[in-house]
Amino acid sequence: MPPSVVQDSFPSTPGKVKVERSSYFGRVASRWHSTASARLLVFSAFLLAVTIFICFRIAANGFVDVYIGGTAYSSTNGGTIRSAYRSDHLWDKKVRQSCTPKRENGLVVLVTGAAGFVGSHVSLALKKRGDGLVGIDNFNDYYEVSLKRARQEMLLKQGIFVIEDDINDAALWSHLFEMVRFTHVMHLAAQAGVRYAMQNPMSYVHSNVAGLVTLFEACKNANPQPAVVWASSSSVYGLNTKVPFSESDRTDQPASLYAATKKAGEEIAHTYNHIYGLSITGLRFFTVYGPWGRPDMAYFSFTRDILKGKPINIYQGPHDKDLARDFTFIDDIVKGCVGALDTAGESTGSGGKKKGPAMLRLFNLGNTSPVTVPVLVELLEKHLKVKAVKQFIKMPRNGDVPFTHANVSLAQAQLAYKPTTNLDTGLKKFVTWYLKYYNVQSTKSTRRLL
Ligand SMILES: O=C(O)[C@H]1O[C@H](OP(=O)(O)OP(=O)(O)OC[C@H]2O[C@@H](n3ccc(=O)[nH]c3=O)[C@H](O)[C@@H]2O)[C@H](O)[C@@H](O)[C@H]1O
Repeated sequence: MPPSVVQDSFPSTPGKVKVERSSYFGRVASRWHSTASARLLVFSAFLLAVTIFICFRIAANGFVDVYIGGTAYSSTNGGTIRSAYRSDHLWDKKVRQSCTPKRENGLVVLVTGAAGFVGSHVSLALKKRGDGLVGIDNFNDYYEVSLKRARQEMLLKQGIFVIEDDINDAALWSHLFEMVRFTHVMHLAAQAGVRYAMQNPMSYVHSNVAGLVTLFEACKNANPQPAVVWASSSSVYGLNTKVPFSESDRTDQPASLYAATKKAGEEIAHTYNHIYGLSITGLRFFTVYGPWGRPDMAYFSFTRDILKGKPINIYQGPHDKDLARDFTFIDDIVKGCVGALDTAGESTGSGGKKKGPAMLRLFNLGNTSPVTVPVLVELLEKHLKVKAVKQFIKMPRNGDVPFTHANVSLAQAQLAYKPTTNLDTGLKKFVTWYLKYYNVQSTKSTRRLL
């Protein structure tokens, strides 16, 4: 045995076994103690370093993210969010593959709300022309989740990966922006629906205000900063009576909380453009409809109820005046979105610092020809070949506006936007999709003919 081991294992003086034994245990105890102290010291130093790092990140960015077992946790100044996504080698690979453009100088786009109505259509259009993109969607149950999953499936078949997470997850953003150099963000995730704001007001604040700020924070911190195109709404015109609605008209009289949060988004966009040099384009969508649409919207829920033989409520304004909307077909909206991405100037900042003035734009994307709700119902009856059971009722005080009508000359001039689908043609396409998707048999026994 080497001397050191002998010395350490046995008492040095025979006959003093007890004393020596106690001294042996004393030495072991003292060594254990000093090892524990050293460990404690190292651990304390580690904790101190982590705390300093977290404080630094919160002070700098307003958020911090921590990874535990592949799952990220975002600590924002307003609370902690458990990331729904789990980053691992396979996940990172799917993101990178999905984001790789298939054409020269193709865009690299992050599409929020990708499993949504407009998001899924825009994603397919970008993929089709060879851009790289990855989607994100929280798959909430505001309307049937199975429809969102079906859209996700459709995107996956085209090689588009949709991350399942909430736009308030700052940890996801920082991870994604470190992984991929996004040229653009197409922000379509939102709490939609005008009347639902009466039931669940905080969901509008969560998605349309807090979520937007979380996203802008990530974009302004990114290096390079992407250009952002995002969905505002025709509802910002609120009680405006000047027709058609132009971008320069007043938008300070929102009639619903939904409209107010979209208007807030436009002001927040101004701030991030002004301070950080983010290039931002807001698109005011006018009642978008079409295949793969939103079941909460009137044209969709009317279709479902007409086919079931259930009565539909047709709202009317003061003096029994019909309500009207500038219904806009999804394919026209997609062209407007892609036009906005293609013409967006680059952001000028980097790493949270502005380097010069950046582009800030707002466009109406409408159809320019409003149609009343009773005419919408007539067209549905025609394409469904079923008579509706109509109940005309006074418009409830729930945030609705009497009419919308877009002036799109600005979008026409700058985005080459030109709507080409009238409501009749668009509804025909919607009905064809609806009957197929829900497997509605077009036989006399299942559909009452007019
Ligand atoms: O452009 C927008 O910014 C918004 O467009 C859409 O809102 P709206 O124009 O209100 O569409 P939608 O609900 O289909 O009601 C259509 C018409 O049917 C009437 N309507 C509605 C329901 C009903 O039961 N009866 C009825 O008459 C109703 O009074 C209205 O006149 C989006 O949902 C919204 O997310 C936002 O994007």
